Amino acid sequence: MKKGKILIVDDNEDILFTLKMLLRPLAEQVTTLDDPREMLPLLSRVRHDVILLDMNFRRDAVSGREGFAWLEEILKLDPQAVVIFITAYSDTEKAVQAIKQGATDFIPKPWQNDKLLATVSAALQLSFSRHEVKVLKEQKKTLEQRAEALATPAEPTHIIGESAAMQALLQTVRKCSDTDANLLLLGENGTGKDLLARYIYEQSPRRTRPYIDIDLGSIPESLFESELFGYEKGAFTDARRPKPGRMEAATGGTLFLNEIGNLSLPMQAKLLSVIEQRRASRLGSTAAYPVDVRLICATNTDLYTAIDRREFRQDLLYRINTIELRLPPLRERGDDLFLLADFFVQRYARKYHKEIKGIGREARRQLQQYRWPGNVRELEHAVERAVILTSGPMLAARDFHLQSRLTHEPLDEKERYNLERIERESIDEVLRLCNGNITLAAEMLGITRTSLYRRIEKYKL
Ligand SMILES: Nc1ncnc2c1ncn2[C@@H]1O[C@H](COP(=O)(O)OP(=O)(O)OP(=O)(O)O)[C@@H](O)[C@H]1O
Repeated sequence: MKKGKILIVDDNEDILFTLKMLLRPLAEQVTTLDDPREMLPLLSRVRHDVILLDMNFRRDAVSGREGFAWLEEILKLDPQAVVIFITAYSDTEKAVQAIKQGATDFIPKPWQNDKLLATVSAALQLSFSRHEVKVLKEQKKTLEQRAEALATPAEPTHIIGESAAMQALLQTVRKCSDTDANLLLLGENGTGKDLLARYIYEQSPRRTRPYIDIDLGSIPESLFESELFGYEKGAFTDARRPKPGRMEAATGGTLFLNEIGNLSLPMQAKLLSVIEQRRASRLGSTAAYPVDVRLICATNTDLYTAIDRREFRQDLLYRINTIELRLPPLRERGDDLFLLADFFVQRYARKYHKEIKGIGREARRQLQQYRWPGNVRELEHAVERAVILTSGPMLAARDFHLQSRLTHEPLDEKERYNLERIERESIDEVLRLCNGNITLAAEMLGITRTSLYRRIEKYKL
């Protein structure tokens, strides 16, 4: 049976000692206090599953008033608290009043051991299920927030990729789609690791359970632990209320840890032990919750080099990389570049209410020439910008502003001194500087407007 944390508050040391011994079999931890004033500071730091509270503290006090006042304070702190009253002056009236005020049960002194154990055991069960409901509610809230953040009802993830490299990758994905194997996605920035993780989740048997992601590259290292594992109230100064971590929120589902290479060594050790023991605990709590998640991790760093440099644990790598999937950079995907570009043109033409037929020939040539260090994300942004800037039905080369980026790339000798290239780039640059004003541009280039028009036509600018 699951054990819990029990707190006993009574001014009689003998009672504290006897109860502590008696309740040991039910408890993960029994704490005793003979002064009720110490109770609230303790409870605000550590959650207890059941609190046994004396009703009268001052000698000869029989009204129970003190006990009721403390009960009120406890419930103010945690409305879900499970409190059992202990009193030597048992009478039905007080029992009823105590329950009405929010106590869970009532133990008369002297007690019968078996009855006391049964009462505390039932109280523990109640506490566990209240806590579980609370966690589920928080989990639901996290999921609702995610759904809201996504704004539109989630459409199935679509991965564009007809190239041999992408088809090989998707074939491996299909092979492991029925499994729970931990996956490691490798690839440069913007190659679609995030998208692939979601796609794999949608194909997996866990698709009806939560999908929770966490980008370890965008949250400060000091917050990793609390984000991942959650915390109890009072675990640190700002922890005013308990919060489940993403690991807990992902129970039964899939957890996507992006930029796993950013995890500090102490956090790597913690993650490793959670994966091995399949249990985790919130900060400020010793109670562990079971971990049932499918892990998908991603990184754009070379973890093997990080292992050599002792920056990444090899044992953790072997736990997370049951299957490694490598996303090829965009420059190795051949004509996928155009499939993706056309897809983004449609998406952004719709978004910005523009009638755009497609991408012009020279623009296509430049898109193909460029190396796309930022991969699909860079292409998407370039297309979005072009859709916004263009004034015609076809996206032209100058709408993409690729010339200046292309010139920053090393060119071979032949290309570097090619007059046509230099002319095309100069015209493109000047047109941009003059915001497309032909008269001004012609003046700057030292040619007539007619010659400029001819060259614009020639270079499909
Ligand atoms: N094959 C693809 N088909 C359609 N869209 C794609 C594809 N690959 C990437 N994208 C789009 O490109 C953008 C960048 O992809 P994503 O965020 O998944 O890359 P990433 O590898 O996770 O990047 P980072 O390394 O920066 O985390 C997203 O908008 C994504 O939808």
